[in-house]
Amino acid sequence: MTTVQERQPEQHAFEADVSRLLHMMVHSVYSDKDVFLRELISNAADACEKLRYESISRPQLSTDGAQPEIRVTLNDEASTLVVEDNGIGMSRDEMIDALGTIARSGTRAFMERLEAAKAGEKAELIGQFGVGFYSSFMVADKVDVISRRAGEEQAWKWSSDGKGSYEIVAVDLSEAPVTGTRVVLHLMDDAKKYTSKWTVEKIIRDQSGHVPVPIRLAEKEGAEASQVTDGAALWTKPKSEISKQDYDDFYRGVSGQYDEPLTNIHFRAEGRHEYTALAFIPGSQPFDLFDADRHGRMKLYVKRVFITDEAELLPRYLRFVRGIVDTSDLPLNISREMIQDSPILAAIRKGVTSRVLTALEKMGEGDAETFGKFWDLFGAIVKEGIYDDFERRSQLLKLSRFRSTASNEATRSLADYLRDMKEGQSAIYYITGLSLDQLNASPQLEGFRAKGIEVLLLTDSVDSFWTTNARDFEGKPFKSITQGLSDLDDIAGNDEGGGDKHEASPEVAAFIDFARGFLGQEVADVRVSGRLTESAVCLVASEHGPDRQLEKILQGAGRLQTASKPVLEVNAQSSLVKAIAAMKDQAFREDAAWLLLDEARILDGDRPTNPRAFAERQARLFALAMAQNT
Ligand SMILES: Nc1ncnc2c1ncn2[C@@H]1O[C@H](COP(=O)(O)OP(=O)(O)OP(=O)(O)O)[C@@H](O)[C@H]1O
Repeated sequence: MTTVQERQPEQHAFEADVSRLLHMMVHSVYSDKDVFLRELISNAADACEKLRYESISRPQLSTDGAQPEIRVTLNDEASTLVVEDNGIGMSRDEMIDALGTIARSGTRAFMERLEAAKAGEKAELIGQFGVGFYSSFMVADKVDVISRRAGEEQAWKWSSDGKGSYEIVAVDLSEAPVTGTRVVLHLMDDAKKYTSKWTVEKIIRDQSGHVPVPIRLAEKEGAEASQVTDGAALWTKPKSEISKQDYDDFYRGVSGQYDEPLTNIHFRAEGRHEYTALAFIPGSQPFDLFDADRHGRMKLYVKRVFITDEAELLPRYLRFVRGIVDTSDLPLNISREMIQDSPILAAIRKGVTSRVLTALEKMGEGDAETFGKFWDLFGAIVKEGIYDDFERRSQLLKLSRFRSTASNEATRSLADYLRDMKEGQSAIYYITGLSLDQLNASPQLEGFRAKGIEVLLLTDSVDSFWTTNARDFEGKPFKSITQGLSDLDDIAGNDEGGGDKHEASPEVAAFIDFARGFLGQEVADVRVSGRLTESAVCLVASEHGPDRQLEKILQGAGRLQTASKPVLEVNAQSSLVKAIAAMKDQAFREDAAWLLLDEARILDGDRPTNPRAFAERQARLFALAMAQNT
């Protein structure tokens, strides 16, 4: 029973982010406002599935055993549209939590993108990703949510005009659903079309046709509701009876993303374990894809009852895959804790992972264009698996595509690379860095370019990691071209020129010894380079030191205090180096050696460690040059 006091409406302000989101939505010129309905229906269906799950352990929650149902009721006169479900419902606190804050992990990232987007792009973003319950305010100037949480003796009403605050008040049980939630939209004048049965029925069929709870529609209050969709689980139907449109619609419903999936993987496993999986590779990146704590989103069903979307049915590096697994091998009352340790689920995980990877492999072989799109969207995530998943490492390497000196697009597979290796070449060469432009300008590439030896250009942060533990591919080791000695001389390349290219003249050798003598604080060694053809100098990591790019990433993340010293390599054939080596003046030679080191740092994307000293040395050399010219 409610007391008089509880019947006093309480005012609450929306969390600042909600106000921002609402403001952006109401003011965006988004023409396709129909999306609000799919969001409300999706919430209603989730609520029904939650009740179905909770009542397995607490049967008393399911009042009179009513079948889950979503009912949409129109009212032309009152200009309202009502979406009602008999699902789990919300308590007062749950309402405050769910309808006053932003709970969805991707929404913040989404908002940032939305704020940065131009007007036209905004509309597209909203259409693609949906913005949940708050999208109601695109069509309604007032929204009431009346809800009774299953098992509770009190019902609550939440109301808002979407302008900064909302109100909560206790209501009589007679005014609320028996259990579940009724969302009443008071439609704006220009949204009256959502009271037309024909319009709303079409939107439901188009957008929510595969929601796993039946949807009924009543033309007006009190009128008999007719069934629009039957809530049958698409995945239980034979593949031959499912059209691409059905699959795409189902994907949209299950994922809450509104792009077109690149492909689906639908199969039934029989034998030791019985389950059906229907998985989709999305056609766009979810906003929180790179969030450290983003989990997989595959939904686990047991005998068509939704159990959880936190069962981690796929490894982390496939966390972009959306869909469901439905099994009859687990008990319905499996607790979420038991799910973690279930050997049956471990077997299912393995099975689904294999099928997804095999489907991707087939796509890579048979449909290069779609695979290219896939790789651009999710390649950086898949490569996390090369580092994490020892068992499937070679399979993942085979799947991977790379940019390289042979192609500016990410189209080269390692098989392509091996096929085009030069005679005498025994390693797969790569270089890691921040951008293609930076890598393409790397002096370390020069010798490889001159010989026509392909080098993989790796620009994702994850590349610096997997290359540390994936030793080889089909017996050929991975080798960084910025580490250790160059073995270019052993490889037959396109330029079969002079053999003594890496021999230093006595003067140059003496200059290198001189530089080594006082650059020792900064570098591990100064030596003749086997990899430069044009630039005078470059930096490389020592043979057993960590990769330089990895070091930079770890330092940037505060996980490494001291960096190891690099090796300064000098191009003994460079005319600049020869000229410097010929100079006798000690002060000049010293300045020149320091400047060469700083130049190598700059070419590597770094800064001189002492910019002031750098500027002074440069000024001295300029002065010298000018004095000689006057
Ligand atoms: N009909 C409903 N019954 C019960 N709870 C609901 C209902 N509608 C909304 N909620 C609650 O409000 C929350 C916010 O809903 P919203 O649509 O904004 O995001 P979401 O549903 O959590 O996200 P997503 O759309 O990605 O699943 C839901 O998570 C749920 O807890």
